[in-house]
Amino acid sequence: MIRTVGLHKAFGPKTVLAGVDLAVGQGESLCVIGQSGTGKSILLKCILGLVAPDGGQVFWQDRPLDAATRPDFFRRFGMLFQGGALFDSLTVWQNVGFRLRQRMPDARARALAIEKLARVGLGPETADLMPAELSGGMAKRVGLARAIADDPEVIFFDEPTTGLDPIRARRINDLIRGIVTETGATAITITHDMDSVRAIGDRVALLQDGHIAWDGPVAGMDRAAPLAGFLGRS
Ligand SMILES: Nc1ncnc2c1ncn2[C@@H]1O[C@H](COP(=O)(O)OP(=O)(O)OP(=O)(O)O)[C@@H](O)[C@H]1O
Repeated sequence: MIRTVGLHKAFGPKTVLAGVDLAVGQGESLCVIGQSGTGKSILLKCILGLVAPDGGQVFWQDRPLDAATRPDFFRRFGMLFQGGALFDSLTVWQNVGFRLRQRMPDARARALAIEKLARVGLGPETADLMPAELSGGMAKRVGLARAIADDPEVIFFDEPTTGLDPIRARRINDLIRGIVTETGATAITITHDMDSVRAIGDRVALLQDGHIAWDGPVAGMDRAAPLAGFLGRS
């Protein structure tokens, strides 16, 4: 469904992506892991068109993602940003219903936003709170509700458990897995957190030295030699 072919990106003399070939199928949940600074965020930004690669191409449903196809893609994707990235001046329901409000009356957008808030375990009393009034875990849930508000076909999760304690992180991982399974959405998760990989992923890809150094099922990652260093084994 989404495929990168030979993605290349350098900043001055520093090559970050040196030919990244990666594919995620319809309804599949792929986690991309890698040490800090290996280029996971740059890869995500190249897929989203926020950073222009120096070479290579991104395909969505076998069509190149470019200026002509990206608007359609943008209507069909959702994203949970690292840290939530809620709009401070909007209430919780306005954040969740941000896209919905562009094409429906507020009353309907609010009702749908409250449905999505319920899906992530937040009651209607949270709808009129401001982001500053939320705990870190609640903000993450609101970000998740916003990511799924428009019933996306593809969802990107950028470091979904960053800043959460282990119990809250586990709840968010379980919530994400449940949502991905029940919606049948294609999911791409960028993470350092191997608990997230085990909970969320069907497949895992290791980004290292600008390439995908290993790519395989999550169930097989403990036996994969290239992952040994990353998993902290000798
Ligand atoms: N605009 C930029 N100009 C120069 N270098 C950049 C720029 N953006 C990213 N880089 C460099 O590209 C490399 C990859 O960055 P990236 O943020 O993708 O890493 P990451 O794997 O997501 O790291 P982390 O897990 O710490 O978020 C880093 O060395 C970073 O310094």
